[in-house]
Amino acid sequence: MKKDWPFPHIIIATKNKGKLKQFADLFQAHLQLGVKGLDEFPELPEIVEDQDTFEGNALKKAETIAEILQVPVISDDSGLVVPALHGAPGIYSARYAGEGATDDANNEKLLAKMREIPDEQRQCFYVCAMALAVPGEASQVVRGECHGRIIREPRGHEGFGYDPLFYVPEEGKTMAELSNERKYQISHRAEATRKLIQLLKEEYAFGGKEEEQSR
Ligand SMILES: O=P(O)(O)OP(=O)(O)OP(=O)(O)OC[C@H]1O[C@@H](n2cnc3c(O)ncnc32)[C@H](O)[C@@H]1O
Ligand SMILES: [Mg+2]
Repeated sequence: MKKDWPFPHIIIATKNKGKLKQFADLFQAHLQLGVKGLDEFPELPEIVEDQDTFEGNALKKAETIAEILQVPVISDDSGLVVPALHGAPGIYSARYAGEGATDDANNEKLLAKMREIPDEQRQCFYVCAMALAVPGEASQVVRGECHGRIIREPRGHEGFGYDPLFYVPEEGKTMAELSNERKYQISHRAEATRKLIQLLKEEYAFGGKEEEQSR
């Protein structure tokens, strides 16, 4: 028996409009559920991402906001992992070249660190940990990954972050050479979002078609 879902909205713990739009489309299509971004809650405190895993940071963000607002919250934490660099930049991906670093500065640092690393050891993957916190219930977290290789010079202008250096062998392109639509089908964030929607559908009865099927 599925649990009732008494909330009209779910909050996505991001101020990034691109991320919010992707979530809004998917949640509307699969669950008939509206989403709100953090822009609508300017009074919330800044939440420091100080945990030592992607999952820990995602859970901290979701749980802190759900506790304050008493509504369900989804948050994600993501980054790039390079095994040949012992997992760097990892949870420090956004600030690899220092606090407030630009994407270009982060990419330059990554290339410099990998200059001596031979082609066959340049594997990498993006991680997205996505957490769901519902007031009064145990939190849950899922993980999506997307695997590729770090090339030696940037290619392409789409996307953001490490995309110009992230080569996807199956596509024959870097992430920054893929359209946003294609990136969104194969990305770590897409995989995590699909898993989270699956989990929500299994546990809760939402409005519309979902509700009829579960009663
Ligand atoms: O936490 P919010 O406010 O959502 O925004 P953020 O900039 O911290 O964003 P993330 O935690 O999702 O990502 C951390 C860093 O990891 C890198 N990254 C994550 N996902 C990426 C992607 O899809 N393409 C390229 N780089 C990505 C990029 O350098 C990001 O700054
Ligand atoms: Mg982050």
